[in-house]
Amino acid sequence: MTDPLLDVDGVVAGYNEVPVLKDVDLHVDRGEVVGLIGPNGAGKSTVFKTVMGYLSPWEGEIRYDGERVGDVQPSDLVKLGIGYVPQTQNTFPKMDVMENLRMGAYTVDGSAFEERAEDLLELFPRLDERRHQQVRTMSGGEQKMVAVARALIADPDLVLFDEPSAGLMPKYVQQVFDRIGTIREERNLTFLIIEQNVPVLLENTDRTYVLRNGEVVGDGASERFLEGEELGDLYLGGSTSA
Ligand SMILES: Nc1ncnc2c1ncn2[C@@H]1O[C@H](COP(=O)(O)OP(=O)(O)OP(=O)(O)O)[C@@H](O)[C@H]1O
Repeated sequence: MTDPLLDVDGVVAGYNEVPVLKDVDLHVDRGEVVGLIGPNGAGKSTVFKTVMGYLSPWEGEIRYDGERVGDVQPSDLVKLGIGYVPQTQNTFPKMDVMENLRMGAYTVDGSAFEERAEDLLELFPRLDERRHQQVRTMSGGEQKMVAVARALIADPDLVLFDEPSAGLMPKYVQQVFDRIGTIREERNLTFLIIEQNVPVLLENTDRTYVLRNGEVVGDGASERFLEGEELGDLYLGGSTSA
């Protein structure tokens, strides 16, 4: 059996001595698109911040591609192949599209940048047409694409995406997930996605973890959660695993 691409093993972490993640176990295999859901304040974004090295695990281990990365700096994790699309402040709004891509490409040398950017913009035709538009003047959906493209320019294998639907009109949410699907197929990328829009998440992921109060209380094929009352029970207090 091969190692998971990302393995979060018994992680305890938090802020200012207050534990938020109490014992988090989750893994993502190469090529999977995995969801992370749970009530507000469950600790979902904290999982991402811990994986990305903004917080250090107090206990437990995080392994990326078999290597322990619990104390690796965020910029070095980008070099190792992890891309991160935070929920907010994920673009430089006063800069144009190309400048945003350059900011995301600090691990890429100058000559490779041009080629990488051209290649990437083929995936995002709307950005391609707006290369020199200031990001703050773009639509919410276009801005979200800039944030994704900025993470992809460093050529990650794994992308942590915190709430694709945040701030987007519902009609654009499926478009963002469609784009994730295309990127996954064309680039063989692996995704871990936090999302409040649970039905859309379940329709667009292979597996899902449910986090409540800093612990994984359920996981399984996303399809399985689409019907029945299991999810409601998990949000409210139950616990299952498949
Ligand atoms: N920088 C911080 N300092 C102190 N506490 C924090 C900080 N960031 C988050 N928290 C606390 O950690 C807990 C988990 O927050 P987190 O943002 O990880 O939850 P979440 O599941 O992503 O929530 P939401 O769905 O509302 O975005 C919350 O109680 C929150 O108040």
